[in-house]
Amino acid sequence: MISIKNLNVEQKGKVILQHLTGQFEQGQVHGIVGLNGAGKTTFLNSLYGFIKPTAGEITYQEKKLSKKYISYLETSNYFYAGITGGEYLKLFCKATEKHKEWNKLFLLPLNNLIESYSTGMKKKLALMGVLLQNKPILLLDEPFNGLDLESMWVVKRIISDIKHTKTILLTSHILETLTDNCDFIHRLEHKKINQVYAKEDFKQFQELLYQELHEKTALQ
Ligand SMILES: Nc1ncnc2c1ncn2[C@@H]1O[C@H](COP(=O)(O)OP(=O)(O)OP(=O)(O)O)[C@@H](O)[C@H]1O
Repeated sequence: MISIKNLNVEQKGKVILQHLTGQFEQGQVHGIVGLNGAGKTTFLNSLYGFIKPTAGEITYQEKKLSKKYISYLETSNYFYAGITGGEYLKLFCKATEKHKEWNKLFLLPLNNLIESYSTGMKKKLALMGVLLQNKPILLLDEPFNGLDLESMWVVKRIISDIKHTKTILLTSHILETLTDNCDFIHRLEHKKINQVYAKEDFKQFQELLYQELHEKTALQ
């Protein structure tokens, strides 16, 4: 389990997360939802260690969380120029058999240069890289962004196949991808996790969210 106590994070002197507390159990998929700028990416960056919190404690199995346990799919993916998809995957796992196995689902042209890939294909390649690392914690920042319906289905299947041995945190702006894939939805609001919804509360959460949005966007 990942346990977070009173996390404070600042960016250039601005407080982004404050007194954030939460628990993320293994074997569960945890969705993080929040408006643009709520701090979702900052939160994942802090877990991975890209950002040093100004206060608080992050533990995994009761020890300080280390990035050696984590693979992180960032919102934007960066690739070396002039390499093929297959060469990229070899950076994570030398065994090409493993690549081929995953690629039966993703169907990427692994012998082609990555610069010839579409946005969705690059996202799938990055995701394959994350999966090949075979770490116990997966941080997936907007993994469904840019994916077509079929690929979304594939990712959903993969998440559900591997989740029993992993702790998975993912962000998405598409509510259905959260309700379809997650066991819990953590709402990031007012700089902290303000509310946690279990699967049986998702419908109530959805109704509440739509009501709030309706009120917020009603003409004055
Ligand atoms: N490097 C940075 N320097 C200064 N401010 C930053 C930096 N990174 C993020 N922020 C600020 O932190 C806040 C949270 O940003 P973050 O990207 O974590 O939000 P988010 O919930 O992931 O947003 P989105 O849904 O738009 O991706 C924003 O106000 C943003 O401007």
